[in-house]
Amino acid sequence: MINTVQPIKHTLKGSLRIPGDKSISHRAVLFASLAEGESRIYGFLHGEDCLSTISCMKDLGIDIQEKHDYIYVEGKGLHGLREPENVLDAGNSGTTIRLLSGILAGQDFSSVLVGDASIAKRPMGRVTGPLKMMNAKVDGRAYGSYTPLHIRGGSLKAIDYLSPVASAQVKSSILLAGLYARGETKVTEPFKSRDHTERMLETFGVSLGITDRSASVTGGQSLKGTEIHVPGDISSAAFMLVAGAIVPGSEIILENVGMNPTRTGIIDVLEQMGADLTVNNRRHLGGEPVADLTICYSSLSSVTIDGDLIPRLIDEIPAIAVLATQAEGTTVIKNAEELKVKETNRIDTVVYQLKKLGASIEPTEDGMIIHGKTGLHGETVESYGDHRIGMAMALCGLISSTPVTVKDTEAIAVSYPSFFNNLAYLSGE
Ligand SMILES: O=C(O)C1=C[C@@H](OP(=O)(O)O)[C@@H](O)[C@H](O)C1
Ligand SMILES: C=C(OP(=O)(O)O)C(=O)O
Repeated sequence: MINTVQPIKHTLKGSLRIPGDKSISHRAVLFASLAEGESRIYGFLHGEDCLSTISCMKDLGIDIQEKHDYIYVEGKGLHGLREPENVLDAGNSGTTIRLLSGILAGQDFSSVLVGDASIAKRPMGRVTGPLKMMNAKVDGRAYGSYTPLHIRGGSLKAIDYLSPVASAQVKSSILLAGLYARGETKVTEPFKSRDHTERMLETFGVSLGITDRSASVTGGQSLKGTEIHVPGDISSAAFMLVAGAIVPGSEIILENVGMNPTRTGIIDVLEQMGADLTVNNRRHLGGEPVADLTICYSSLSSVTIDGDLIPRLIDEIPAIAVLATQAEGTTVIKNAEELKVKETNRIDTVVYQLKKLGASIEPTEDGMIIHGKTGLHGETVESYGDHRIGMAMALCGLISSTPVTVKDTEAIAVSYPSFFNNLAYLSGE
C-alpha cells in the first residue's frame, strides 16, 4: 500500500481519542491467559501486533473472545497452557515473541516461535541467554540468538540478572519466567525501562519487589482474573503531538493518553523545545496514570536527548526527528543504539528517508544530529515496512512544499490502524 500525504492547506484542529496502548494490550492478554478465572480487557488495541499475541495464546489453548467493547479471556492458571500443534507466529512483534518466550520457558512442553522477516533479524539472545541461565532449554539460529526459537521449558531456577540493556521486553520475559521458578528472580537494568509488567502483575494480585532500577518476583504466586482498562498509547499520541506542533495554526486535543512516567520522555522533550503543550485532567485508569493533552503550533528550539531519557522515548525518536527538523538549532540524540535493533535500523531509516525530503540530518554511532529549521519537499520515501517510519514520513507530507508519497504503509496497522483516518479528520477532510 502506498499513501500520498498532501501539504496541509489550513490547520489541524479537533479532539481525538488515541487508540489503546500496545505494550499494555499485549500484557493484558498474556497475563489474563495465565490468571485463574475470567478477565475483561477494555480499550484493547486492535493493532496487528496485539492480534498476534491473541492468536499465539489461542494456539496455546486459551479461549479469547471479542465482545462488544472488551476482550474476554478465560484464564487457565500458570500451568494451564497446552502444547501448541503448530508454530507460534509473532508476526512483526518483538514484544510478543520476547514476553512469550519467558512464559514458555516455564512450560513443560515444546514450542517453536517464529515471526516475519524483520523479527528474524532482531536479537533474541538478550532473552534466551538469561532464560537458559534459569534452566530452560532454548535453541534457534546461532544457538538461540535468532528465530525460529525452540523452547522446551520445565522447572526453572531463580536468577539475579544484571541486564546489559534497558529493555522492558528483557525485564518482562525474565520476570514472567520467574513466576515459574523456585525462589526470587530479580532483574536490574542500567536505566529504568517501562514498568507496565510490574504494575499489571500487581493488578493481577502478584506481589513484586521494586526499586529504582530493579524488579523482583518470587515464583509460585498465582494471578487472579480481573478487569483491565487500557489507556491511549502515548507512542501513537506522539505522532499527533508532533503534527500539532509543526503545522502552523494547529490546535489538537488528545484524550485519555497514558502518562506512565517511564513513557513520558516525549512530553519532556516537547516542553524543553518550547512547544505549546498543556496537560489536563490528570487521573488514574486502573494501575496507570492518564491525562488529556492539548498541543498548539508554536516556534521550537533544539534539544539534546540522551541517557535515562532514551528508554522513556525510544519508540518516539522517528517522530522526534521530524519535530527537530522544524526546531531552530542543532538537536543531538545520543545513547540510542537500541534504535538499530527495532523493526528496522531506525538510525539509518530515519536519517536517509528524512534526507531525501531535504532535512539536514546525519547519523552517528548511537543516534543522530539534526540541524533546523529546514523546509521539506515532496519525494517518494520508504517505510521499509516499519510502522513508526511510515508515520514519521507521513507527518513530513503535512508541511512539505509538494506531496510526500510513503511506501508500504500497511505496516502502520501494527500499532495505529486509524492513523490516516485520524489525520484526515484533524485536517477537516
Ligand atoms: O515492552 C514493551 O512493550 C516494549 C519495550 C520496548 O522495547 P525494548 O524492550 O526492546 O526496549 C519498546 O521499544 C517496544 O516498542 C515495546
Ligand atoms: C519496537 C517496537 O515494537 P516491538 O519491539 O514490540 O516490535 C515498536 O512498537 O516501535
